[in-house]
Amino acid sequence: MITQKIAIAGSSGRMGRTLLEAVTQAPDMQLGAALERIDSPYLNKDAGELIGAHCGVPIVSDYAQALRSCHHLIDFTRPQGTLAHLSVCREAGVKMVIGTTGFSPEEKALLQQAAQDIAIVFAPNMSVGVNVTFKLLEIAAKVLNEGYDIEIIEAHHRHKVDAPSGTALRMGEVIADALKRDLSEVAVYGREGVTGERKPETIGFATIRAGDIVGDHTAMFAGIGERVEISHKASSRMTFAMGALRAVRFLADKPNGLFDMQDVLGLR
Ligand SMILES: NC(=O)C1=CN([C@@H]2O[C@H](COP(=O)(O)OP(=O)(O)OC[C@H]3O[C@@H](n4cnc5c(N)ncnc54)[C@H](OP(=O)(O)O)[C@@H]3O)[C@@H](O)[C@H]2O)C=CC1
Ligand SMILES: O=C(O)C1=N[C@H](C(=O)O)C[C@H](O)C1
Repeated sequence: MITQKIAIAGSSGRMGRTLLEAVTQAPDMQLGAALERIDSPYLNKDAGELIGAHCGVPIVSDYAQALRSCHHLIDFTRPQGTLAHLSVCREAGVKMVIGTTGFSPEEKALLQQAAQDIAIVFAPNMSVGVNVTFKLLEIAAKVLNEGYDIEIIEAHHRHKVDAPSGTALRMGEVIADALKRDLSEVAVYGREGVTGERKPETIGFATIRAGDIVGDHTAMFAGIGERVEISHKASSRMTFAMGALRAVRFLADKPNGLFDMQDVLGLR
């Protein structure tokens, strides 16, 4: 078995800690580096302290230095951070698994460019369940293509900084593509005041931020006399981390290219 050496960006974050647990428990992976920002209070501490188990890997902030000895960087941080790490990975020939959400279209184009040189899996949701849900939405949208109003509702914990979630936006894209609509033309992000009647072709988004909700997503197709709701609810971040590990294994023999979890799971 070839052991993949993994670096984790934002290792003290919610996903960073979950990834530390997942990587240190994986039989085919070794934690090569745990990274944080230069002003992090966790610098130079043993990364294991973040998950209650010594692991002998210190938390460091020099990405270029740390990545020299790693095969992959798993990055669940913020767009600004991920894009800075992308340049370092491209330079060092290190593959990336990117779970960060909230990128602009221009920023996403930078990932595409870097993928000419390195292999990248980039997905707004790494859980198997959500990726199967995307397929279900495609089927539903193709059949419920007239007379059904489409609304996407997502709920997340109080600390989430971007809205709608990356997953909700991807749900919208999947549905819009199936209906041959352009999401940027038909999306309605929240409603307030006298909005007028709903336009039939629109896809609405509603966002809830509350407590410790890990991640709930529902796509509603509401017609006259019936409605279909397709929902996914995550109750543990480990589901995302396990998906990220599957992405690492998928990238092992890929020299370059931009992939998502549909590729990893063979759902394309
Ligand atoms: N694709 C998927 O399956 C999933 C995606 N996500 C996405 O992952 C991202 C992280 O989520 P979560 O773990 O909850 O967030 P947290 O805020 O808990 O953690 C983010 C981590 O990234 C670090 N960070 C933030 N900005 C930068 C930067 N500019 N440069 C370097 N490091 C930075 C933070 O450091 P500091 O504390 O110093 O700011 C922190 O360690 C979000 O975009 C979220 O939407 C989340 C779950 C699943
Ligand atoms: O920030 C989170 O927590 C999550 N973010 C992702 C998103 O924006 O879709 C995925 C998951 O729902 C958790």
